Amino acid sequence: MISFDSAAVVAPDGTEILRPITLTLTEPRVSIVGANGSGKSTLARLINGLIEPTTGSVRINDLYTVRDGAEVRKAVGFVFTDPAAQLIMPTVIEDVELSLRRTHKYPRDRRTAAIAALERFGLEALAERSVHTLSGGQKQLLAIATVLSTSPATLVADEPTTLLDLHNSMRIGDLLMSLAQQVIVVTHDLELAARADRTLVVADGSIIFDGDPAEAIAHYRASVTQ
Ligand SMILES: Nc1ncnc2c1ncn2[C@@H]1O[C@H](COP(=O)(O)OP(=O)(O)OP(=O)(O)O)[C@@H](O)[C@H]1O
Repeated sequence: MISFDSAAVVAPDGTEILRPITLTLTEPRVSIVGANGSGKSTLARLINGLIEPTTGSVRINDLYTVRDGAEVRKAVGFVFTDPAAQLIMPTVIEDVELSLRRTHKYPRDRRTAAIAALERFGLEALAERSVHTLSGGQKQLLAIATVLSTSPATLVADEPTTLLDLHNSMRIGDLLMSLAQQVIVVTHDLELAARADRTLVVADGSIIFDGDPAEAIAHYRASVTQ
């Protein structure tokens, strides 16, 4: 369960990036939509402590993102729009192994777990490839496989399909919707957003609609055409 209690983010220059938000997210799939610069990424980053609230608090069950940062980051995996931001090792398998270094102490166990993570997403044939040679879709799948290899309870994905073609965005969308984890997805892909259980519409640092995805998207469309 993710809880925001009057959580607000103010930039160092005093700009209000996110106005105080109080809500609880228990649904398996939550989508977040809204215009560029409305505050979606800031909201998503609050969930795993990448951004700390200036006032108020954010909790994952009993863990506070500020007080319990390390535990929160174990519980909440984060997938970035551009997988290059999180794929840093020379080869595919080394990248997965890097994320397993805390949970698997011995190199042999790490290798076994990394191979299993790649197999789960049909990436095992790419294990020894340089991450730079992968296609955009393969990179995004690998980024998700890497994050999920540590078994976080919650996955936050910030525009995970933005750089992908139709086939790959459908593939990533299907994957996100089929995971056992709670998934919070920030997206401009309204078809993907519509597949959630609950949708938040963000505008100018506030949540202007919170509820049924179809109604939320209609509200978002109406707010754009006004
Ligand atoms: N450190 C900062 N100082 C000042 N303004 C900031 C800072 N960080 C973010 N902002 C501003 O806060 C607003 C919200 O940014 P955020 O990245 O959350 O938007 P977003 O809805 O995810 O946008 P997009 O869809 O374009 O990714 C933007 O106007 C951004 O420029």
